[in-house]
Amino acid sequence: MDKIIVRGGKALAGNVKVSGAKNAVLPIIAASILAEEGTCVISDVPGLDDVRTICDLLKSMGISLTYDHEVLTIDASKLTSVEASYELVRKMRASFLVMGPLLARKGQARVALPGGCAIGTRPIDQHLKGFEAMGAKIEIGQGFIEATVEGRLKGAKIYLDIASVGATENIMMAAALAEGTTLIENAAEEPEIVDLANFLNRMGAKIRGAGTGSIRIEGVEKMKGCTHCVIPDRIEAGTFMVAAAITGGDVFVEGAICDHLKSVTAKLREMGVDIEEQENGIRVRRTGALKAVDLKTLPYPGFPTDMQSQMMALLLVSEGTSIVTETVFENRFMHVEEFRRINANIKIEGRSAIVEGGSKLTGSKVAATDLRAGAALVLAGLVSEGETEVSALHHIDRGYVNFTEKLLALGADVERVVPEEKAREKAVSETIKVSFSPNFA
Ligand SMILES: CC(=O)N[C@H]1[C@@H](OP(=O)(O)OP(=O)(O)OC[C@H]2O[C@@H](n3ccc(=O)[nH]c3=O)[C@H](O)[C@@H]2O)O[C@H](CO)[C@@H](O)[C@@H]1O
Ligand SMILES: C=C(OP(=O)(O)O)C(=O)O
Repeated sequence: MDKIIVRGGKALAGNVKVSGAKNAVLPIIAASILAEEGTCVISDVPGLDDVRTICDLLKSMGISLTYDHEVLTIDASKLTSVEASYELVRKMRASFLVMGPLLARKGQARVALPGGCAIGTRPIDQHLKGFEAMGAKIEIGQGFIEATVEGRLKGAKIYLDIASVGATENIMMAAALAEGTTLIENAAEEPEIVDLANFLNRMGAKIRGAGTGSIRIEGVEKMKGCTHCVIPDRIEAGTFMVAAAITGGDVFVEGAICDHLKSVTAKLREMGVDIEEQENGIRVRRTGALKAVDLKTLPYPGFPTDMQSQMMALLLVSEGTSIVTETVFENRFMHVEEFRRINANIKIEGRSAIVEGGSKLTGSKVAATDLRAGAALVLAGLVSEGETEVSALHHIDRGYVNFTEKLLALGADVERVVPEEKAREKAVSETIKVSFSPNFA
């Protein structure tokens, strides 16, 4: 098993470039299923495990894909299957995002039940409610969800009980090819939804209002390929902003979009971190002590749940007591147990964690419990005494491109230890990071 070993004590300095956003590119790749003709050429596609998984899924449906230097080319004209297997959906919940496009284009879809995961039960009732409102029949059995519709889906008014990111995306993709107009109310407003809507509009869809709570989609009869560049990953950017702050460093996070990171920037400033917003990125510096702050995760534009564990790492080295409240997922404090292994003083009370700052963190063996928790443990390791050894790196590889290399370039004392056998395999297929085709093998 791979491990990341971090030796604390180095202040990070320099420039780090943010990769394309995982949470934007996954729905965009799913949306390419809607193109009956032409190819989709998508650039700034991060070479992440999750990207490989969704590409494998599309390939299993007869779609052809090539990936070269972060450009993904997809030809979905020959779509031969409408099934998403358990093996691939189990690896990554976002696989469920193929249901809307398949249903809209083929009138049927059969997708394995995504099930729960470490951060919560994560139901999909809002996705299904949207499809049903558009005329689909849903059946659940033998571990699969099967959706069918006679003819085309019909536009509908859909009020989401929860402003779900995935449900907004799935319904928006389905509605793009439906007959008539769909209105999604209480829609999620995340920047990734705007990026997906821009991509769909380039394919010929007619979507207005993405980025607000009310999205209007006028269905079209046909969609085609297009070119698109994925937005920078605001969570990866936020993670490096915390890396600068926690180590008392000075880092320019290149490509970070200030507008997407307002809630993170505001909290860091409240803690005493110096943030300079520039046109092509954000400079983060910290010289003085950090102040404790309270924070609550909320749907965008509130504080992102995907930054909660990284901020908790930062609060561990602040002065005073902070209260972190998680309102988006019901079980996203798994990292607390791991933080305790490095001497963190955190108490959980219901949906809040009481974080006592100022304990001396001491390196230990810890395991990533989800991808952000993995990153947060590495961040804590940057300021822990001695060596922190982080395992279960498959979580980190889902969502961070070259995480260790990027930290190393900023001066961190960090290394990824790969078992000998795997190192040999890696040497043979060294091109994997820039060019793999068609199944990223
Ligand atoms: C691939 C991707 O983009 N993942 C992001 C997406 O996940 P995802 O799209 O799964 O998150 P949602 O916004 O759907 O989930 C938010 C909350 O709504 C609940 N819910 C959701 C759908 C539904 O039908 N019923 C229901 O009850 C979930 O259990 C959760 O408690 O948004 C999350 C919230 O910002 C992020 O943490 C994830 O990184
Ligand atoms: C929870 C996350 O992703 P996913 O929804 O893909 O599990 C995340 O990116 O932090």
